[in-house]
Amino acid sequence: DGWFSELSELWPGQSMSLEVQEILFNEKSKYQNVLVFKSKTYGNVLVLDGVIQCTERDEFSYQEMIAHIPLFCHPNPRRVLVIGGGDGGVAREVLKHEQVEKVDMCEIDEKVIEVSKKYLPKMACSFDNPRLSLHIQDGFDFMAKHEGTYDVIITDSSDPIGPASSLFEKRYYEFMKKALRPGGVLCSQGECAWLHLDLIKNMQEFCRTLFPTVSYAYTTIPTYPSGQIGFILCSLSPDVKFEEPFRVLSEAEKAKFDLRYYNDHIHRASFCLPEFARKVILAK
Ligand SMILES: NCCCN[C@H]1CC[C@H](NCCCN)CC1
Repeated sequence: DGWFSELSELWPGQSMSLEVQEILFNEKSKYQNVLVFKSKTYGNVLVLDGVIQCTERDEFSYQEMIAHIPLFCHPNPRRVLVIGGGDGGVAREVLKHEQVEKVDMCEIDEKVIEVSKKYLPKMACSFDNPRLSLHIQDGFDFMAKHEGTYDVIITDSSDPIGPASSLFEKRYYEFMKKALRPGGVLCSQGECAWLHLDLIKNMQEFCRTLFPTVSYAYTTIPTYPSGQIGFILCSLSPDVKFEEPFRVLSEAEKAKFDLRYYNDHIHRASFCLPEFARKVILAK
């Protein structure tokens, strides 16, 4: 067997490698190369255009944090939109919130959903949930037809190279702003301070021209470059304090959520940034 190494111009001079046990799928979709392999120690791994999207062993960190940070910051999230997220992990987490009446999910690449159902069953477990409505289409078009509809919008994207690059631009945030209801909250995959501090700074700056409350949090995750990934949080409400969860689960509720990463302590801690990042990202 061999090794898979994640090489990208987005993280020059470094590479994360995983030992491969078996290649399970490797084809070009309409948009990108889709690879799934069984790794020696991280379970099945989904790779798009050579970039690791998720592994069975550590996906819970990213999927729980990108979903529960915004959802626990909203008083009563009933309508949720997920842009991207074709592996199904984010939808799985969102649907744990019983007050969520409907999740719309816009994934542009049907092949990702297909391979996730087959090779990532613990992530793709919610596609038949009656509260989930799946749309194989571009998020911009979908949002243009759903103004003032969502309490929470989660953008579970790949990176600003290839099909997802437009999701890192101001125009996309203008579309999300229109699609939110009053008091709405959004959370987007926000890259890594060790690798993309300038991109994060630029995004925080244009978000501040659109939203009264903007913040940044991050989680630790072994298989993303530099071992962590961040989240950009915006709210239409000036009163939201993202770093303090608005709602905290009781012990009984916690049991039902079956969480392995998210809790209210890590929620608060995830907004604490090291000085090199804080002074750039949170500088007004
Ligand atoms: N549902 C999870 C898959 C999409 N999110 C991933 C976030 C990280 C990204 N590379 C990390 C880039 C370096 N910060 C790949 C997609």
